[in-house]
This record gives sequence, C-alpha cells and structure tokens, in this order.
Amino acid sequence: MSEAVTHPTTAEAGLVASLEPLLREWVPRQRWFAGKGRPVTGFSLVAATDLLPSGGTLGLVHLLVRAHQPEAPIQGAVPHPGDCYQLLIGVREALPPRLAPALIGHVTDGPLAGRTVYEALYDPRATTVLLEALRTRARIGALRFDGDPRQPIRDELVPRRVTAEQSNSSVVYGDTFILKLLRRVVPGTNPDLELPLLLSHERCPRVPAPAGWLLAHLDDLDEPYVLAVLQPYLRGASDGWELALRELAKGEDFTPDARALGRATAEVHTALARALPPITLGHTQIRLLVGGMAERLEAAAQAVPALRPYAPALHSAFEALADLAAEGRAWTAQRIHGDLHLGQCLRAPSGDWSLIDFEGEPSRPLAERRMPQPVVRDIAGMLRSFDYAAHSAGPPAPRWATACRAAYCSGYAEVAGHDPRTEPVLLRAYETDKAVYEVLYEARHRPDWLPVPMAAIRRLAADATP
Ligand SMILES: Nc1ncnc2c1ncn2[C@@H]1O[C@H](COP(=O)(O)OP(=O)(O)O)[C@@H](O)[C@H]1O
Ligand SMILES: O=P(O)(O)O[C@H]1O[C@H](CO)[C@@H](O[C@H]2O[C@H](CO)[C@@H](O)[C@H](O)[C@H]2O)[C@H](O)[C@H]1O
Repeated sequence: MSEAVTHPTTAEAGLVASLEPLLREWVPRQRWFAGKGRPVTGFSLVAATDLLPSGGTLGLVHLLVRAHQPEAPIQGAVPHPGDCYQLLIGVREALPPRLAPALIGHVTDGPLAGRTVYEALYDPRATTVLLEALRTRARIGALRFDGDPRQPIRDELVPRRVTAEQSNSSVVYGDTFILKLLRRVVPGTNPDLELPLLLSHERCPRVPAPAGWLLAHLDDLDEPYVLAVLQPYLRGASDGWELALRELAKGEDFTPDARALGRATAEVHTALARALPPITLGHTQIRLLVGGMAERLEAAAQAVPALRPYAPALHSAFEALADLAAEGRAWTAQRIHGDLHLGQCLRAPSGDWSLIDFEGEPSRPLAERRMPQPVVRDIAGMLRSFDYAAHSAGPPAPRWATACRAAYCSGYAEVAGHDPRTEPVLLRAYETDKAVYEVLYEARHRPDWLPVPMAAIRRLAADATP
C-alpha cells in the first residue's frame, strides 16, 4: 500500500469571515441545506483543511462551518448553536466555462482575496483528490481517510457528480464506486457507515459494503465526525421510485417487485437483528414513543396550517397504540433502516434489490436515529411510498397501491416469518407518523408535492373517525 500523504492544515482565522457574504447567499439555496425558512445570520469555522494549497492553479479547501440561525427550528423549541455543514471549496483565479454552474463567488478580502471560489464537486480534478486520499488512506490535518483493505481502490477512475437532488452530495468514480459526502454533520457514530459495515460483516448481500470512509477528528471532541462513505456503485441499477412510476405509467404490475422488496427488507432486518440483538419495548417505552409521535404531529400542525383540522383524528391512531401498551402488550425493537422508501431501493439489472442510505431521517438527532425501533417503522415507510407513487403522477391509482402494499407485506412475511399486517395498530401509528413527517418535509422542501401526503392524511383521519 502506498504511503499516506499529509498536507499542512491552515485553519486561517480570516478564511470564513472573508467567505461569509458568499456563503450566506449560496448555502441556503442548496437542496441539502436543512435550515430552510430561517434566516442565516453568519457562519463560524469548525475546521478548515487544505487538500490542495490555494497558491496553485487549483486550490481545494475542506471546510466544516456552523450556520448561525438564531430562530429555533420549531416554534417554542430551545435555540441551538446552529447546524454544521461540510463544504468542499475549489479556489481558482478564474472559472473555466464548464465550471460556471459551480460558482459560489469572487472573494474580495482575506487570505483568498481576488480568487474565485466554487463548489468543488463539479470539478473532476478536485474530486480525484478525494478518491486518491481514500485510496492512500491519507491523514490530512483533522481528516482521516480510511477504508476496507478487502476492497482496494484503483487509481484513475474518472469522477462524475451525481446531479439528482438529494439531502447529501455524491460523486461516482468510473462506474465502480460512489462517494457520498454528508452535508449536515454531527459528531458521533453515523448509521450510514455503522449499519452497512455491520451488514457487510453479517455477509448480507442486500446492502453495498463500505469500501472507504472519511472521518474528522477534532481536538475538542470525544467522537469524530463521519463525513463521507465510499461504496461499490451498482452499475445499471434503477431506483424503486423511478421503476414504480414507470410501471404505473404503463399500467403494468409492480407486485412481483413489491414482493421482492418485502423479502429484501426482511433479509436486512434479520441480519441487523443478528448483529445487534433486539430489545423489548414495554409500557414505559411505548408511552415515550407515542409521546414523540404526538409531539411531532403538534409541531407539524403548527408549521403547516392545512394539517390542523385533522390533528384530533390523527392523534387517535397514537392513543390506540398507547392503550394496547397499557393493557400489557409489548413489542420487539431493533436497529432498522430508519427512512425507508422506494427511492432508497435500487434494482440491479439482475433483478436483485439493494437498500441504501441508512442515515435515518436526517432531521432527527443521531442518538434517536440509532435507537432500536419496531421493524414496522421501516415497513410503514415503504407502504407510504407505494401510496406516494400512486398519487404522484397521473390520476390516483389506489388499487395499484393496495396491491403493492399487500405484496410487500407477503414478501416480508416469507423471509421474516411474521406478517406486519398482524400488527394493525402499530402499523397505523407508524404510517400516520410518517405521513405527518412527509407533510412537514414537503412543506419545507417541495411545496408542490404537499397534496400527496395530505391525501393520505385525509384518508388516515377519515379511517379513525368512528
Ligand atoms: N451503491 C450505489 N449504486 C448506484 N447508485 C447509488 C448507490 N448509492 C446511491 N446511489 C444513487 O445516489 C442517490 C443518492 O444516494 P443516497 O444515499 O440516497 O443519498 P441522499 O442521502 O443524499 O439521499 C440514490 O438515489 C441513487 O440513485
Ligand atoms: O433525502 P432522502 O432520500 O433521505 O429522504 C427525504 O427525501 C425524500 C424525497 O426525495 C422523502 O420521500 C418522500 O418522497 C419520495 C418520492 O420522492 C417517496 O418515495 C417517499 O415515500 C416519501 O416519503 C423522504 O421522506 C425524506 O426523508
């Protein structure tokens, strides 16, 4: 293996101050920016690392910056210091035309005065530096590039930025690997690396095994930040969302795939349960869980007025679960995917399904995302997703959704040995919780899509009305 390369870190005091006016303009416009709707008053530096010195024709600075947003995310919540974001900033004298869409702006003062800064993920020269650092397991300043020695990384893999809108940013290398750079980061074990590594040890073939990862070890923190994960790229794969919409448009049957997806989900759940033993949720834990659901509903209803008329009926789904727990019912909980939907499922040309993106719901705290939960939570996410597909394009297709939902549950039962439909109260509570999450998500990120989860909210509320 080649020697690790090291570069000096120049956490220049004036760097973020000089970039701040540009970042205030640029960061809030990015899809991955999680603080939409609340003003950004400034940025502070968490860490800066020169990946390429800015004196040359191309400079590359890795930044962790905190976005200051004094307004609390939810009305009445305690304000916090602001989210930390990972940025990869290219620095040039001038931008070649092919990089024009990557422009962040022209720096007028500070250490980069007179230079142009841009989103370096658009620049193959810059993203090659990242792969090279992973390949050589480099340690650069606070950054630790590492990987699985059983999956060697070839050099000269040509990078291309993934253009799909998403919560994070990805680069594909030579159709061999895909590198996901997490955008909003927190210190601590990130399930997006933790669970795929565990599943790879369990030899679960349903999840691409991490080949490399990037951590940042900052002096003042006990735990590192997980910043990026490199995985084998599933060439020619299509995601479940695209496939479902395509089949719907053609009026074709998606139930064989829905069944296979149910089987794949159960395979992942059983492997996770082998790796990290399940626990039992008794009355107290269920009360806490139900309390969380009720709080999220209240917060979402505050933020999205359209939800308010349905809130009392939706609460009854949560109360029914609390009542069962009070009668002594207990449920098993284990580590799960945490944000499962059709877009997180990839079908290879062989027809095999893989699950990706184990980050969990990005808006929830890491500790909460890493807690054992009933598997029904993932299942509810997928059931919602079939419903989403059936209400997103063309006239609603409720029968298509019903058939896919049933096939998915049957497939799940074939592998897991238990059918999620035997837990209707739990399933309904989780479906309601997910639909509420979706209402808030769409209101914040894609207001045009709000009618899709709202249609489900109306159905769930109507079903609850005696
Ligand atoms: N291993 C993979 N092989 C092929 N494509 C992938 C792979 N992992 C992710 N992708 C593609 O990249 C997109 C974004 O990945 P994902 O992990 O879901 O990121 P995000 O958290 O930003 O949503 C996916 O929708 C998928 O199309
Ligand atoms: O960015 P992530 O993939 O982690 O997930 C977030 O964005 C999703 C949308 O891209 C959102 O999913 C919702 O829309 C999907 C269709 O685009 C649909 O398949 C899902 O069922 C629906 O929940 C997801 O909730 C959000 O966390």
